[in-house]
Amino acid sequence: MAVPVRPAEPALKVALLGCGVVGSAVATMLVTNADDLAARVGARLDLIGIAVRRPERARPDVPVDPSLFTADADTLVRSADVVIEVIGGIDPARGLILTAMKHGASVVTANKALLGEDGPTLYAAAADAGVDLYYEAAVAGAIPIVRPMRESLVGDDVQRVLGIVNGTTNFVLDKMDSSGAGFAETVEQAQALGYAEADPTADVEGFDAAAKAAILASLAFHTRVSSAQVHREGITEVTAADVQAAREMDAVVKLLAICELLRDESGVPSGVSVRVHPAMIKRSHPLASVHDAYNAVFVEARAAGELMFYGRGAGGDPTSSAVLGDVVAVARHRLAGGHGPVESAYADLPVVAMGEAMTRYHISLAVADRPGVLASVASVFADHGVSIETVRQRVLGDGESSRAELVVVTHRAPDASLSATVAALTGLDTVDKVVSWMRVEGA
Ligand SMILES: NC(=O)C1=CN([C@@H]2O[C@H](COP(=O)(O)OP(=O)(O)OC[C@H]3O[C@@H](n4cnc5c(N)ncnc54)[C@H](O)[C@@H]3O)[C@@H](O)[C@H]2O)C=CC1
Ligand SMILES: N[C@@H](CC=O)C(=O)O
Ligand code: NA
Repeated sequence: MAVPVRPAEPALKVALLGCGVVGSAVATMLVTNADDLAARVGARLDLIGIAVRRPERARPDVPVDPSLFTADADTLVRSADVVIEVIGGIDPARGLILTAMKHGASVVTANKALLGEDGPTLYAAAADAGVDLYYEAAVAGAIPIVRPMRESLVGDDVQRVLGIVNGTTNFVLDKMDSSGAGFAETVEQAQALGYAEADPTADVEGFDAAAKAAILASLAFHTRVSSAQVHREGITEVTAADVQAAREMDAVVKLLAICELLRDESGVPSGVSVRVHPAMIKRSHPLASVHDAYNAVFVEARAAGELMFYGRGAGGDPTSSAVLGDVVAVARHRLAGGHGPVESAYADLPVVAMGEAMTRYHISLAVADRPGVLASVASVFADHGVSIETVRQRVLGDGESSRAELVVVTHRAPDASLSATVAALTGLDTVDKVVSWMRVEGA
């Protein structure tokens, strides 16, 4: 397709910070797609510099003039119209973004760790400077979810967001389910494929998903939620036995990010619950069919009903798609004047403790197989106000050993009651061991 070339058009100066997995894909798209981007923006996007740690290093895969590489990020951001931050981490990324905004640049970032920790500071700086802060790549990579939450759904009332928002952990859990692969080996594969964070602990311990959950909850409920306020459990404790237990329930184990609006008896919003943890989800649920490093986000809104967003949540090319979409958007605003949405935190709802979240548990117990055991176990649930949905008993061994496995799935109850139930079962005479417990999500 012939691209209309209009050499007399103005140009915008673009600075790129970082040239790793995402930065190198962004630089490549900026250069190889330059004419189309110019036509879409109405101005050329001139890449004026790429800040890296070692500018002298050869980068044959990045088709840019090597003289663009610089170690002086601070000077670079002062002369740009648009700054793309894909360094990651808190500092120096935060300082560079603030300097860029102070000098009049709009900022596009993929940095969920920084937004989750200190988003309000960045929003305030953008508002003070009258520039844009865009971050589509920060949640679920290529999937358009930040813009739908910030703009398309902003006239509706979001009730709940349920998502698989970390590609690395989905990749690992999916391989554990499909091929019984080991944990360490699959994490290494995810790193090699460019899905994992620089330190994969951020992925496997749920920090990355918690930052994304904080961003999603803030947008969904017009309330500031920081990563530190998100209840977080990673996947390092998920065992092959948990995966097998899920399989026996015709379910899979997924690391879920769950953001829920809580209401009082009159239906008035009273708080938000934001959490990240592994959960069993039935194979019939659409999230169960999210394989490999794919992500998916379910949004339940009052008027819209259920929406599902699905696609690639990690990797250089998919992430660069989201970054470039933001670059075009902020570049258009600069040409037309004005800017995109600012922070919306007017609802200012409290973030409730995990104990107040309504959850369901799958609990597997090793018990003695004799009269009265089931009654004693059931009484522990009753004492904690937890209602049982199903109980399954399997005699272990040849039936001579008098041992059995008891699998209990509960109805929803406050998470504090459920965790207290597990603790009480652990101390019960008739229970040899609480073999495993995991939350259950979805219908
Ligand atoms: N890799 C992925 O799939 C995705 C990554 N992201 C986010 O994108 C950002 C970048 O991620 P990756 O490209 O994967 O990381 P990376 O580790 O591959 O690249 C980071 C780059 O920044 C450079 N850098 C670090 N400190 C610097 C400094 N002080 N000055 C100049 N350059 C510096 C590093 O040398 C490296 O080239 C992070 O915020 C990450 O969370 C977001 C979505 C997906
Ligand atoms: N490490 C992240 C990358 C995208 O945010 C992931 O695995 O999803
Ligand atoms: Na996205």
